[in-house]
Amino acid sequence: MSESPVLLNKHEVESLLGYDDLIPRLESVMGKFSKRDSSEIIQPVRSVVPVQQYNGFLGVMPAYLAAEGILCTKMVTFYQRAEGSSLPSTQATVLLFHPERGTVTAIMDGEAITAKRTAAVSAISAKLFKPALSEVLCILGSGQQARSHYDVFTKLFKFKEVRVWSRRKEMAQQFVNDLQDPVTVCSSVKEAVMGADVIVTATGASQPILFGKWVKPGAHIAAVGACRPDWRELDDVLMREAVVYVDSREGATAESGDIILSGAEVFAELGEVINGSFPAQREKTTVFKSLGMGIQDAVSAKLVLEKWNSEH
Ligand SMILES: NC(=O)C1=CN([C@@H]2O[C@H](COP(=O)(O)OP(=O)(O)OC[C@H]3O[C@@H](n4cnc5c(N)ncnc54)[C@H](O)[C@@H]3O)[C@@H](O)[C@H]2O)C=CC1
Ligand SMILES: O=C(O)C1=NCCCC1
Repeated sequence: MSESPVLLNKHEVESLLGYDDLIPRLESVMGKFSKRDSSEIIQPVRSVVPVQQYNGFLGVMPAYLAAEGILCTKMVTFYQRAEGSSLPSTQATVLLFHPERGTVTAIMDGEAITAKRTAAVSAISAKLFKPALSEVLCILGSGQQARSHYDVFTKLFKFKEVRVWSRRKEMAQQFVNDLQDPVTVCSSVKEAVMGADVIVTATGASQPILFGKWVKPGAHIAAVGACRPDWRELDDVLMREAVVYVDSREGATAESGDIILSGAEVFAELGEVINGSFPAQREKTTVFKSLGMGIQDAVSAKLVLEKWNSEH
């Protein structure tokens, strides 16, 4: 009889998954992915089932990493919620399988994984693309991704000022109240982004909220929201003037409204820069368009299970 899978809830996953271990694994897997060696990594573009009636979708994100012995899938829902809803917009579960036997070895919460791995990948983009002198960080949005991005960006980099904007100012104020360090609450996107060196867009917007005319030349934008082909966070001017990097070319071409609708050219994948096959154009305005990938969930879940095993 096969063993029962390990079951891990959000709190357990959160405490087992640390950025110091996660970041190098993400760098390594993103680099490997960009080599497109199917004997190493198989990761189809996410399957998406729209649930239009309720403004949501279900995404299924499988991945197989042969050398690491990881077979994994995440199931994730994203629902555009009314402000202040008690339900999270992004909810997820991750399953790990024994690659040889096909047996499920672990079932774990995917909300913490999604929050941390997305922020960690954005931080990797910032490490490569942000201007050499980066003093001002601006975060647009005040939800789960905004918080994980705040945590890892302020852990890895030193900023003189951090600003936050949210659709409702009281949500931005609430975000700031939960933090130890001072953060400026801004009343408009324009006020928040003017002069910022690093901008994170982590909203549920489906129309552009960030306009190129406001962005300081040379700034780096980690664009995390707008993950449907007809959703936007960034305007055409910004998309066309910036050097655009993505996590996966296939994912970006299938899912990113900012890329598809602006007609912007993708310069390189993050993994291609990590591998040294494309340069990091730090001196230019750069956009990292993130859609999220199954391989990121897979290495995160494996790390969580390893930590759990080492403690039990
Ligand atoms: N790239 C990736 O790997 C991932 C991307 N996402 C995306 O990141 C975004 C944020 O996700 P969560 O933080 O989980 O959601 P959340 O619901 O916790 O936060 C969303 C934030 O966006 C704001 N917002 C919602 N609609 C807006 C609009 N029309 N205009 C301006 N602001 C608006 C809300 O006020 C809130 O501050 C979503 O678009 C989600 O799809 C989520 C997970 C992974
Ligand atoms: O990568 C993910 O996980 C997600 N990406 C886009 C929005 C839903 C979750």
